Amino acid sequence: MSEIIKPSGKKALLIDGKAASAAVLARVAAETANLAHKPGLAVVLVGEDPASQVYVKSKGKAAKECGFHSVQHDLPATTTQAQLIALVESLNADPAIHGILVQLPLPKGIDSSKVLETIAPEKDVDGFHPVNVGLLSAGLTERALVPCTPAGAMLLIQQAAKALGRDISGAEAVIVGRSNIVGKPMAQLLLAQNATVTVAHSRTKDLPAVARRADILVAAVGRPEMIRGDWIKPGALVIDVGINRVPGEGLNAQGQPKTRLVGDVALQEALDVAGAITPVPGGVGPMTIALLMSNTLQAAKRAAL
Ligand SMILES: NC(=O)C1=CN([C@@H]2O[C@H](COP(=O)(O)OP(=O)(O)OC[C@H]3O[C@@H](n4cnc5c(N)ncnc54)[C@H](OP(=O)(O)O)[C@@H]3O)[C@@H](O)[C@H]2O)C=CC1
Ligand SMILES: Nc1nc(=O)c2c([nH]1)NC[C@@H]1CN(c3ccc(C(=O)N[C@@H](CCC(=O)O)C(=O)O)cc3)C=[N+]21
Repeated sequence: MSEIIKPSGKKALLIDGKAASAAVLARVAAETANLAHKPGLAVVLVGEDPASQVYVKSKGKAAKECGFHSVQHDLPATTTQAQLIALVESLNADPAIHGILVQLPLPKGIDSSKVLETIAPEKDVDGFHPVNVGLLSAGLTERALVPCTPAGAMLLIQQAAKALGRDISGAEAVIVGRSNIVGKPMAQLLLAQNATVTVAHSRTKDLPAVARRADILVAAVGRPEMIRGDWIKPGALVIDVGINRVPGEGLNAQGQPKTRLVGDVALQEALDVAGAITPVPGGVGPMTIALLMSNTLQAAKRAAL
């Protein structure tokens, strides 16, 4: 699997999330071709957030490439919580659908935890339902559906550790961010691999010093390039989950100022210090999509048992 680890021209190696995700998608497509019934994925998008529209489109495209039955429900921003819950209940009852994803964030006025708790746990391919959260924290991962972003990040950590000849077991792992969708499940996955895990957040004292302890540093904050080169232990494995759109240079075809994507880590500085790092774009983002397909396949296989 070391073909996903590439030189950067600087000290650190680059971890190629696009190549790693292509390998996951190829495996999912090959397994799907041997199934009697196609896995079915339903993606629900409420409102017109442009970033959400981009992600939902790439999810639909990946589902088709895997040979899935793929449906998308686009609802107006004025949709009520009761209407959204009714749609989720109809998808729960639909035997052609094995995975349900309700794109976040939801419009104001809709309680997302109420909606997520309506999804049947065995169809919850995001892994956000309390049943799946509980199974993961109890270490019962063979029965859980694990959230796609941390699961994808964990695969990159395992492949990079192997390529670098490092053990995850006993390593110091620091996760910056404690959200339910990234930081907390990432901590559970690293703990399950016997890392010594620290979860840092906005109240953490002397964050640079805490980060510098990490053999494995995971950034999931949502603050562009907050983590600087001198926060990184020399040789560390750095996983940048952040996706931040910032002003770029020049104007686009519509005459609007261009934007570009950056992570939570200052990549150019980190490349002089880290042992290996995931870039943004092209790191964890593509893995999220691939693991969504992998979770949907898993849900479909369990439904067929
Ligand atoms: N690649 C992918 O597929 C995905 C990428 N993302 C990206 O990952 C990033 C994090 O997402 P998400 O977890 O949903 O974000 P949240 O906003 O839910 O959580 C952010 C976390 O960062 C902490 N934090 C905020 N500011 C600081 C600070 N100055 N110092 C230390 N900690 C801080 C917060 O602490 P506190 O709890 O104390 O407020 C919180 O725990 C975002 O950039 C998002 O776009 C998210 C999902 C998927
Ligand atoms: N229910 C739900 N589940 C999610 O998993 C979920 C969600 N809601 N809401 C939003 C976040 C964010 N997210 C990303 C997925 C792919 C990329 C991705 O493919 N990024 C590309 C770049 C894409 C671009 O150019 O914009 C990359 O990093 O290379 C990023 C972010 C999933 N999320």
